[in-house]
Amino acid sequence: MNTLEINNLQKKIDKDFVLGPLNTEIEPGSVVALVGSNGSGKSTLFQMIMGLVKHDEGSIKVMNVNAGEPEMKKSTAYLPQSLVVQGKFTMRQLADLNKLAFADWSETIFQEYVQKFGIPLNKRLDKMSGGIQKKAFLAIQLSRSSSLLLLDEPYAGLDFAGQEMLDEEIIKYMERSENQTVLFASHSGDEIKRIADYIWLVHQGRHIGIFEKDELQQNWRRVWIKDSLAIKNDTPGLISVNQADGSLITKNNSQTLESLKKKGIEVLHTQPMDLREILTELLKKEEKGEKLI
Ligand SMILES: Nc1ncnc2c1ncn2[C@@H]1O[C@H](COP(=O)(O)OP(=O)(O)OP(=O)(O)O)[C@@H](O)[C@H]1O
Repeated sequence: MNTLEINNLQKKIDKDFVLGPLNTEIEPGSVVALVGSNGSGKSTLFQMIMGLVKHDEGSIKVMNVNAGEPEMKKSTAYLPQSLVVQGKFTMRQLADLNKLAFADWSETIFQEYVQKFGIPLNKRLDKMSGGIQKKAFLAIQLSRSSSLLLLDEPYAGLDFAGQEMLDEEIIKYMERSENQTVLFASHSGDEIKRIADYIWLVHQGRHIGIFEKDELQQNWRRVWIKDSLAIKNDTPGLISVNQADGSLITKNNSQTLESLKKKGIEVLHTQPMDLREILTELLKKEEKGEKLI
């Protein structure tokens, strides 16, 4: 059974922006980074998964249960991007509310996080710094035994130590059982590189694809050639050619090199690409309307 299944999901946000159609299947045991430019609909998608925002068409299922249903909320923990809503509570009050709402609440785990993250229990959340607030809400979400953890830009605003802690906590969350899944929105190539298995790329509300991170890093290369004018558009794996510096970008290094060799085109040098560069190239392709998969 998939952890998350989204079929033909659509939501009209305003007259200029329709989110979707989005389709995806996320298997248990994966850490997936949701990546897309500002305003692509990532936060709205999280809210729709939680049933906080209604979708117009299609379906969202978490472990076969429809979005927003009580059973689904029990299995899913969610850290929103904006934390202001519950700001008037103290950490202790918010923890007590969660303790009442969720039978799987663990006070022992919660106390461990309070110590570890250094969160004051009796201070109002909206009086805490942004980073401490984020740690507080993370502590609340991690104190339950959910199977799906939705994190909307969890690293934003965390100091270096906090980022390292969050890496560790995501790894520990995944180790709780083989059915754990994390979906997190991010704009940082470094975080994605450190922690994600898959990258779910969206652009202006549209689904571009789900890519295996290691596969992208292994197969994408920048290649400098002696005669870049000889490169034909049908070269296998070719993404783009930069005539100015005589290089090309390929999404399938071995196929491209084999084809260049057959055609007698001399390769001067190849270089691995940074994940951020790869994702930027994928987005550029999408903007030009050129399909990649
Ligand atoms: N409360 C709201 N009312 C009206 N429109 C909204 C609301 N929240 C978001 N939108 C619109 O929905 C679209 C998607 O916004 P959303 O916040 O989901 O994108 P995002 O990918 O999370 O962006 P970012 O990376 O900047 O956080 C945008 O066009 C935004 O203007």
